[in-house]
Amino acid sequence: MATDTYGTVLPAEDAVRDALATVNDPEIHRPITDLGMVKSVDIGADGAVAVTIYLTVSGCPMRDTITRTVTEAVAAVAGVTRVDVTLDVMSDEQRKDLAASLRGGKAEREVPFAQPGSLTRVYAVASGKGGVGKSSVTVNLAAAMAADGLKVGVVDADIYGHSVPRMLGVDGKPTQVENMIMPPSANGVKVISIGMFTPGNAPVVWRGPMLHRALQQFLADVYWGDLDVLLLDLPPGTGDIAISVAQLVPNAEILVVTTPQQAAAEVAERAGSIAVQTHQKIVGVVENMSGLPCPHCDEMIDVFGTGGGRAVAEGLTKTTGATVPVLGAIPIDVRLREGGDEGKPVVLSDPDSPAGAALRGIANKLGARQRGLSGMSLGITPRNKF
Ligand SMILES: Nc1ncnc2c1ncn2[C@@H]1O[C@H](COP(=O)(O)OP(=O)(O)OP(=O)(O)O)[C@@H](O)[C@H]1O
Repeated sequence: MATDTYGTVLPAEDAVRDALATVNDPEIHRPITDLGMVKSVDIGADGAVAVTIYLTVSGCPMRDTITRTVTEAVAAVAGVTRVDVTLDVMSDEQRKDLAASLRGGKAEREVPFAQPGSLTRVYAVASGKGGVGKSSVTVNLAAAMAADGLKVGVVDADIYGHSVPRMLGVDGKPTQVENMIMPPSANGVKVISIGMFTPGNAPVVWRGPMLHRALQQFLADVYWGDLDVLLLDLPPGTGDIAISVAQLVPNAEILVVTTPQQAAAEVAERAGSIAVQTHQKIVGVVENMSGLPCPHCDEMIDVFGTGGGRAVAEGLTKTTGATVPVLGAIPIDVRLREGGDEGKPVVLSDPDSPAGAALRGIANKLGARQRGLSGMSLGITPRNKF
């Protein structure tokens, strides 16, 4: 053990590096030591430690977080009297190396979730009409699954109403390492949204090919890491994006959101039945805004009628020939709306409220399903016993 002339224990460089290995990059979620972000470690005779960290890009929005977490980790090492963190920026060469290692040596432009070995379950959340609560359902399912310990990502592909970042409390912008996009995260959910790439609140007026390209980028160029579940919030209706999803991630399963209203249910069924043409599986139907509990007597007031979820599930079962279940019904709940406005999903802020409990129940069903081994070749050939 190194000591100074007065016999005081000096911090060991190995111990400082071990401490640095506990610091994750806040966007990539991997140790900074694995990412080549530690440029140097110098230990002074007085126990002061100077650490220089490479940021992936200059002006990195995470610079303060990185400085703080590095300081805290190193300060906890025995013998450290002071920590000085200096920030540097990676060279183009270093960034290229990092992007290549994150891609795991794979070629660019591959959608990892569409690869035969992918274990990520992909759910495309669709609705017929707008405003039925598709985004609210998406963010709450994502937050509930993340709270259950799953690794979850959300692609907000709802070009007209990209509200996912606000509803999840994500206010960061994605940073870019070479041509890899680092998704910001909140409440344990990684998020990428079309709204993050448009100035201010400008409407997105992209059409087919542009949208396809954007979605492909979101799926292939974003560093998602190893996800258990990826949720795609689609725009309402049966538009181009649904076709693009089918082409880019054919194994994505469709989750249909409807209200109990018959008119809404008919449109939702139409949106769901696109799965027949694209040969995708419909995982189930979620009925949202299923009655309002009377604040005085708890009796249910059927604001939007009843039976929409069941009607859609039965209709889709008939059209697809496969059983499509109703996965749950979520009542109207002011707390759900407030949670969305405040960036705190109701499954976290009020998990036992009727809406919170219903959403957690659905998340449980979707999260508990086996990681996507179905349809995968196990690479073994059955042999006769003898
Ligand atoms: N169960 C519910 N109880 C109370 N408010 C709800 C409920 N579900 C959704 N809302 C509210 O209804 C509004 C519309 O919901 P949301 O944005 O999730 O719908 P959407 O189907 O994604 O809409 P679009 O696709 O048009 O963007 C939001 O203000 C949301 O907070």
